[in-house]
Amino acid sequence: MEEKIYTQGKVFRRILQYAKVYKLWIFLSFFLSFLTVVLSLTLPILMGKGIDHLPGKGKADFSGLFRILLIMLLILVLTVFFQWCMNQVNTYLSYKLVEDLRRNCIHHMQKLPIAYYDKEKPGDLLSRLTTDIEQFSQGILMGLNQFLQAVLTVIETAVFLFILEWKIAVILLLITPLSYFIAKFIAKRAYIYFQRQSKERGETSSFTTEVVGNIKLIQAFQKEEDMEKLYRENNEKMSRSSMQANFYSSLVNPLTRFLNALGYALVAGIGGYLAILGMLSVGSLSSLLAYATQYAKPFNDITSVVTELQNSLASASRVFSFLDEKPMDRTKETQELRTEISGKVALSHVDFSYQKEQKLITDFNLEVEPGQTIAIVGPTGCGKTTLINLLMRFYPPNQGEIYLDGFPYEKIEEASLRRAYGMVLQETWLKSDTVFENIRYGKEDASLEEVREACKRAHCHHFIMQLPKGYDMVLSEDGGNLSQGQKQLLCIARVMLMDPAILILDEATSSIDTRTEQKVQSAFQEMLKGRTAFIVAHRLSTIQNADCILVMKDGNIIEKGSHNALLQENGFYKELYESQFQAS
Ligand SMILES: Nc1ncnc2c1ncn2[C@@H]1O[C@H](COP(=O)(O)OP(=O)(O)OP(=O)(O)O)[C@@H](O)[C@H]1O
Repeated sequence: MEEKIYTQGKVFRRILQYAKVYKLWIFLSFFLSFLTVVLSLTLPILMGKGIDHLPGKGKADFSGLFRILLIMLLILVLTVFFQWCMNQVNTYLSYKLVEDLRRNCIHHMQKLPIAYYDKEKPGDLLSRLTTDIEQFSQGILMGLNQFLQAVLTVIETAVFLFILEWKIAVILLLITPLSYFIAKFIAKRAYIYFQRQSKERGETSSFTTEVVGNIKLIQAFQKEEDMEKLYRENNEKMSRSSMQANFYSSLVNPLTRFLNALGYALVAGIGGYLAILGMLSVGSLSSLLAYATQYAKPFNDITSVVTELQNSLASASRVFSFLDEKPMDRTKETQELRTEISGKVALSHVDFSYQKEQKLITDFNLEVEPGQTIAIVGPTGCGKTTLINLLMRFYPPNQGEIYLDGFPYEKIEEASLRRAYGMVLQETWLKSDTVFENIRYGKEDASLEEVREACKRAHCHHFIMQLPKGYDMVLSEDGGNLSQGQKQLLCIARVMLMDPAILILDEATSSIDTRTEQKVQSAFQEMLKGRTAFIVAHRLSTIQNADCILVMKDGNIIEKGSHNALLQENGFYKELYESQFQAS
């Protein structure tokens, strides 16, 4: 995917947009943070006052000192309590923000055209939707818990310092811009590397997903070493970016620490000199020194969380880049198909290609009457699956129109359209759930009885009953614990239960043994009655009863008619048929 590059400012503004709905919670977080800081900042003043109650031997005012200690204890307890409340609020806020972001991502996934997934690497997408969002979540929590409090501490300490001794406050404040500019300069550089690191993490994840998915292929072709070498290269690239990012960001902390130590030394030197001159009490000097530490500490905190924050902004930028992918155009007004669908399908002057420069289907015309069985045959790569993709509206045609019961596809609500079709493909779709739930995927309110009935008609009831938990057996992802033939039978049962107006069968019976195939074929014949069906088949023996056979070549229909009529035509179909006949 073309990675959009966002600046930190832009990412931050996007996060604020998400946060808008939680205004009250943010205000509460600010308020609690403010309160915690103010309370903890009164402690140095009280400490100074306490010291001034002990001016020298025999002059101590113990009752005054005790009162101050009690107040300090109370303030300490309150500070801890408010801090706990603030942490709770911040955790809630960060969870809510991430929850919203995840929901938006999943929703957006459904709106993207299938063409987007053709060019996108699944592992990279996975990394955006899991690791990047997680990284973002950690950043938000740190930002609210530490960053915000650190900034408020700096501001409030500066105010307290001014009230206490403005001349010293000015000295300390003069150092602040220096710390700020150094941190900003370095952070900007580090952000570029953090972005690179997130991108490379996505690539590594994508590579890992591919390896896991193709482990048998890798072993069969003894590509283990090549794969490990590639993985090492990917990994090294990612480590390099991480190290570069951390090299820059880790410079910030020592530099600001140095500047803050300088500030502290100046306050101690000048404050000590003023105390010797009698212009400052010892208590005030100790308060000032405590504030100088207090003032410097948040800078160290800020710079140590900056790494995490930048990493989090870089991750958020990848998530936003995904969310900015253009969704399918759904602005056209569509309507639900309320009446029963008869199954009349027509394609009129349809042009389609996956890539602009590579023409595939051109000026395709077809009219299918309700209940007709249309077989689609042709050499590999001629566009049979593409035609099915167009019928299912997985891709919109570049030109021309497809009609269902006389309504142009563009005007039909997507869910209505998809409900009209039932598909059984060579590639089976099963989710990690029970057999029962997998079968009633297309009809969620179906009872166990209905499911069993469909399975009996699809000839899979018998083998399901032999599974360890029967209909309650949980399938692993994509039915990994079943044979290919069994998986296909389950998919057939699912479509039988759904009872759609139009069937799409793509090499549906290719992985089933001959005996089962005969049974399934008869069940299909039963199901085909009164239903429109498109059958993509390589074995011409299975489609001889079709009402019409479309012979495709290079994206076009070159011959069309019944099996006998096509044989008589003596054309490409006959050639195909004879070559298969001879081969068998
Ligand atoms: N998602 C895609 N992106 C780009 N090109 C594609 C895509 N899917 C298929 N193609 C190309 O479109 C052409 C038609 O492919 P299609 O899958 O429709 O052929 P087919 O007739 O179903 O082949 P087979 O019998 O081998 O399944 C092929 O040249 C293929 O490379």
